[in-house]
Amino acid sequence: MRETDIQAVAAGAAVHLTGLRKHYGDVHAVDGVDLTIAPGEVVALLGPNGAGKSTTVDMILGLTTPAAGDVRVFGRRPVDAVRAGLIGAMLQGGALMDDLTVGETVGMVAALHRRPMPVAEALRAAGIDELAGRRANKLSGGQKQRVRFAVALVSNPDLLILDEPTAAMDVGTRREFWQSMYSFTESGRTVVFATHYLEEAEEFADRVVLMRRGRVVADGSVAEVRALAGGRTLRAAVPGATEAVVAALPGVKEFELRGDRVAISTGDSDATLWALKAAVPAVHDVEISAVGLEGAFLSLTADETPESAR
Ligand SMILES: Nc1ncnc2c1ncn2[C@@H]1O[C@H](COP(=O)(O)OP(=O)(O)OP(=O)(O)O)[C@@H](O)[C@H]1O
Repeated sequence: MRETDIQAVAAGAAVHLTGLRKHYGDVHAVDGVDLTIAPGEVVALLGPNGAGKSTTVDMILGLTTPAAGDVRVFGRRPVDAVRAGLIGAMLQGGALMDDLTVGETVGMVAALHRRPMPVAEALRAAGIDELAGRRANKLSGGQKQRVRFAVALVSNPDLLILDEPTAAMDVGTRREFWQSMYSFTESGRTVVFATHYLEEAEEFADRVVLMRRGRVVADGSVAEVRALAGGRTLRAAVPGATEAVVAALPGVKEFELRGDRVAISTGDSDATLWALKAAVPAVHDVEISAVGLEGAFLSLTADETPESAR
């Protein structure tokens, strides 16, 4: 794409990635990602370990240079977008200075920006106003994460990028964190977060981008991604059925036969069921369920390498 074309397409987008690639030796960390995120979208980047989420995030932030392709953030190159204060980021294990208090840390970052939000407001939004006087080396892992969140917020960015933001948080803190996030997105700002937690994507994202081995394997609303994984799981007691009988049924994608019980992942549960009834007349105890996001995740990201088995 020509430079002028890229600018035209990217101008209206919060994030615009075209043909993005990055490799480390033989590892194709990001292997041809095209992605356009509109202003105001809350997007979850989901994928197993090593899928390329962090590398993608790093390229959006200008921390890593792509081997090929292009990144635009609000029509600008990442470095310009960062300079203009358009991006706030919360990265995995970002360093905090032990000798500074929480208030000083957030205040220092605020001073670097042209239109920061008041420090007290950032602390409040991150749920750590009572920790303002505490030094970073006296904080728990989850509290440190919230300080990083306040640091990301205080620049008052239009785009917030979060790499596994709730990794060190307990369930209660996680909930509070997402409540703060809600208030942030209500003002129409864009959020991109990488996560392993399917329930977070399900609950908080408008859109799920599922990555595997450096590529986008699904992109849509939670419902759309679920549907992509193809439908339903059929469980039943099937006395006398053999693997060959089950494998020959219509619609079957995968199945597991253990003793008399079978679990079948099917793209057409009606066809599978009627054929099963004909092939195994003694079939009983039938249960059909929709694939959850977890099922979709597993089926869309499954591959032969153990690395993806998390
Ligand atoms: N600096 C680096 N040097 C060498 N290989 C790297 C480097 N950074 C990432 N990789 C490799 O690139 C691939 C993608 O890694 P990345 O961290 O982007 O994945 P991820 O989806 O964020 O994984 P996780 O969920 O574990 O954080 C992995 O195979 C990883 O080992």
